[in-house]
Amino acid sequence: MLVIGIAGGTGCGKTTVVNQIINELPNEEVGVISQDSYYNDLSHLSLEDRRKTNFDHPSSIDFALLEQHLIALKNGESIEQPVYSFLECNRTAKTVLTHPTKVIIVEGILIMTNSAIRKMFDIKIFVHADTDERLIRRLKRDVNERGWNLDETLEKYQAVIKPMHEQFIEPTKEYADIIIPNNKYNTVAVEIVKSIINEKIMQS
Ligand SMILES: Nc1ncnc2c1ncn2[C@@H]1O[C@H](COP(=O)(O)OP(=O)(O)O)[C@@H](O)[C@H]1O
Ligand SMILES: Nc1ccn([C@@H]2O[C@H](COP(=O)(O)O)[C@@H](O)[C@H]2O)c(=O)n1
Repeated sequence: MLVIGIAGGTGCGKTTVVNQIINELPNEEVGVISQDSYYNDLSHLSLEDRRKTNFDHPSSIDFALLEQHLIALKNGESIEQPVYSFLECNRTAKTVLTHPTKVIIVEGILIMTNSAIRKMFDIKIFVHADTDERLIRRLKRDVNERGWNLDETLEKYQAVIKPMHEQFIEPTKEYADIIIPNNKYNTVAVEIVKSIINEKIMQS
């Protein structure tokens, strides 16, 4: 199994890059694991308190469960991947049965901050977009899709997202084997990653 980690700051385009990579590849050969699925279970908190959580700090992630699931997949076992709700700021009661595939892509802002998880990646990719570009994308998404208003998003950006990015996420760029510039759609980089994956699929 080839395990590819894709990190990068919020709004840099990780999900978009993953979708471009897996588009046209056979479903049964490539699986995707999102870090979002592994936010800690916060069922013991009210929605109001959950919305105050720092979701950009490594301690917000259940890395133990993510590691356990990646080990299981590598051992050829299926896993029940939790399903996250951004509106509820919590895991839902649902899970998605995820089968082992020849290639697994793990994506998320914090996935390279954890050394045990990092070691499981055969290829580490960091998607880069400039800070202003990411902020614009993030504002649009939080307001249109994730239940935050403009002021809340801007306050959160200054108080939490930006400092956490500088302290924890940007430094993980140094672990990357490949850095994808993504201020503009980068079809060349996507094609390169696709060809690496195709080679792996053909080999095994
Ligand atoms: N290269 C790009 N140019 C313009 N917009 C982009 C680009 N990549 C992604 N986007 C848009 O930016 C937003 C955030 O992208 P997404 O892939 O969800 O980022 P991430 O998963 O890193 O948070 C989405 O609305 C997406 O369509
Ligand atoms: N309930 C939540 C949980 C996380 N976030 C934000 O998501 C960002 C990471 O996801 P990307 O798709 O942007 O990589 C992270 O910056 C968290 O602040 C949230 O808004 N609500």
